[in-house]
This record gives sequence, C-alpha cells and structure tokens, in this order.
Amino acid sequence: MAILINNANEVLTMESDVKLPRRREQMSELGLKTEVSVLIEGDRIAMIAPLDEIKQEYPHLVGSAEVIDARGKIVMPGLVDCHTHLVHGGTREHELNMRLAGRSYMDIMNEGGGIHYTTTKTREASFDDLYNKTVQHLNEFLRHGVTTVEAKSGYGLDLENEIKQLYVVKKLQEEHVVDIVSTFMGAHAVPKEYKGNEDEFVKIIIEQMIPKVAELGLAEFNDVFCEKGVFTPAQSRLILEAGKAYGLTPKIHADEIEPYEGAELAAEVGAISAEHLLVASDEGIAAMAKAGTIAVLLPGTAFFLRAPYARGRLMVDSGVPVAISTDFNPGSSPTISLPFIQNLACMNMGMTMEEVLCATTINAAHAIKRADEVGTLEKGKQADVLILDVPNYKQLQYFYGMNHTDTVIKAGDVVVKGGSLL
Ligand SMILES: N=CN[C@@H](CCC(=O)O)C(=O)O
Ligand SMILES: [Zn+2]
Repeated sequence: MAILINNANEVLTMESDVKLPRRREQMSELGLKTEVSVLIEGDRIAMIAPLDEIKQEYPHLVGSAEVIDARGKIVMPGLVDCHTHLVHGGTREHELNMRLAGRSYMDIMNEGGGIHYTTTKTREASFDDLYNKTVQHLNEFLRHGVTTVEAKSGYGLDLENEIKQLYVVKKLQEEHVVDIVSTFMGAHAVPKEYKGNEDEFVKIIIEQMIPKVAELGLAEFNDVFCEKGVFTPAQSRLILEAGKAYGLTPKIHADEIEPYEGAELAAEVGAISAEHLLVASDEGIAAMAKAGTIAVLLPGTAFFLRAPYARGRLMVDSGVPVAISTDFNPGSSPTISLPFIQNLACMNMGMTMEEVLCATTINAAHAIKRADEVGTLEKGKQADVLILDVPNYKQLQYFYGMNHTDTVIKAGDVVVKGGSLL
C-alpha cells in the first residue's frame, strides 16, 4: 500500500545533518521544502521530492498509490509527546477551586490529595477500566497529531499496582496504533502508608520494584520526582543508580516547585533528560548543557499551577537541547493538546515558532530514544505524517489554542481524516 501526498504549501521534513539532540540554532532547522510530494510505501517514507522525480523513481508505486491532495495545507512529522502520566484512575477537577483560592499543589498533596488521590483511584480501578480510559486518551492524542507518547507509571506506588499500570501500557503497545514508550516511576510519591518511613519505601523501589520491572521488560526508563517533601537528591540518586544497574535509563522530575539541584543531579547521573525545570539554577542549566542532558519543558504545568515558567529561552541559548511536552496527568496538566503546549512555549518561555516544532518532534524523539524511527520525515523512517490545515507553519502558533490537525498518517495508515478519527 502506498500513499502520495501532493500539492502541500510547505513540507517541514525537520531533516538536518545533526544526528544528536539539537541545540541552539540547530533547533531552527525545519528542512522546509515547497513544491515537493511525499511518497509513503508500506509503513516507511519512500521519497520526498518534486512529483516528476518521484514518478521517475517509483512509476509503479505512484500509479497505484492513494493520492491525498494537501493543497493549502502543510505537512510535517507526527508529534512526539515525551512526558506523560498516561495511565491513571479518576480526575481531579475538585482541586481546581482549592488552588484558585490559594491552596498550593504541594499542600493539597501533603494533606492526602493530589498524587495520593489519583493513587487511590488507580489502585481501585480494574485493569480493564484503566485500559479503556487510556484508549480514549490515546485517541485524543492522535486527533491532536501526536503519534508517539511516553507513559510513566507512578500512581500504583506498590508493586502490584505499578505492574498493573505498566501492563496496561504493554497491552496498548501491542494493540493501539500510537507508539508508546514506557517509563517506570515508582518514585512518583511516598505513599501514605510509608509517611515517616520514607527510606523504607526507597528500599522497596530499589530492591523489589526495579528488579521486577526489569525482569518483566516493562520499562525502558526510570524516573523520580526529586522535590522537597517527596524524594531528596540523595534518595533520587540511589533510585536512579539502581535503575541503571538494571538497564533502565534515568529521567528525573527536577526543580519543579522549589530549586533542589535536580538539574545538577540529572547531569551527574547521566540522565537522558531532566523534566520541568521551572526553577532550575544557572549552575544546573550549565551542567546540563555540558552533559548534553535534554531539558523536557512542560509549560502546561506552569500554566495550570500558575507557577513561573521554565527559562526556555536561556536554556536554548545556553546550548541545552530542549524538548517540550504536555505532562498530561490529572493534577498539574490535564491536557492532551500538544499544539496548545507549543503556543505556551512561544508566548511564555520565549521560544521561537521554529524551535517549538523541533522541541515537539525530533528533540522529543531523542528524549525517549526514538530519533532513529520518528521525529523527521526522511527516507526509510516510519511514516508518521501530519497534514495540518494551515497555509504556513507560522499560523500554528498564530491561531493559538486550536487543533489544526486535518490528517494523521500513522506508520503508513490514514488514522485521522478531516480532523476525525477513522
Ligand atoms: N510533579 C509530579 N508529577 C506530575 C503531576 C502528578 C499529579 O499531580 O498527579 C507532574 O509531572 O507534573
Ligand atoms: Zn510528570
């Protein structure tokens, strides 16, 4: 089966000679082409070139291909959402008025709400409940042009329920068209039953949970919420080093609410990424630039918690490779709209219209080790392709808060057409 996309106003291939996570001006390379067509063969990109050249190279394929007319529209790679808490029970709209009245996110959590509330709901939920709820979320991601997502556990907080969450991800990896990359995050919070006995819970994560998750092959990454009142840098270091010993690549929720030298720790342990970084220090940013740690910035969280935004402009200018993501979760960022997150990154973190596209495609793919497969439109890569109903890419940030996704092609199959899921 072949697909030929013709007449697009712009094709953003996001291609570059740079094969590492992109930094500084590399983040502005869109690989923008006009007057080219895109040929897809099976689940792969076959060729991006003027139609005449494609016809010469692939006469039979062009003859039999399904033709999509993208006149007046743009084409780009499927979006990659590299930080989500995808699988969870319940919702937390009841916390919103509390926060609007001035109660802090951490106070609500320390009083037993927040992550603890969602943990209770996730523990209570059956496997099927979680599976069916997550399918709805993944379908919404697709409608917003997201074709690859990372998914963290961390609302089970005991072995049985962490494994339950991770098995939901595993089943969806097999059954849902969206590609899902799994992260173990048993260190998302200290469960209520271990309050005052935090080191004991750290021991359980290290000695029981990490070995089991690794043995079952349920995750590639190991994440920890390093935050005052949650896990200390010392505890976080132990958990991340333990994961490394079992082949799990470290990630870290760092410097979200209070500065805690999380960025520095990420650089020190060789984490692939440090995430949030709302209040990361100058030293931490410099350490990340030196180590090549990817900053995964989550402006939806700053928006929804009414907190200061991460210093995205400074990070790009300092040579940190930057990705951005929704942080989709029921507490601090209940949105699936990665396009809106791009808008926030432009308006509130000083990133350019070009940089946010890099940050939600190829740099996000790097943050979850999928840059060889997705994040750009290049011959041989997986055919995850968007057709967006705007005449040029600048309108993606100009007409903000809107979903411009018209067509989504996932691994060579049309899965969204005219904005609707097929
Ligand atoms: N900050 C820690 N974890 C999530 C929020 C989880 C929740 O509130 O349920 C985050 O990345 O924002
Ligand atoms: Zn998170």
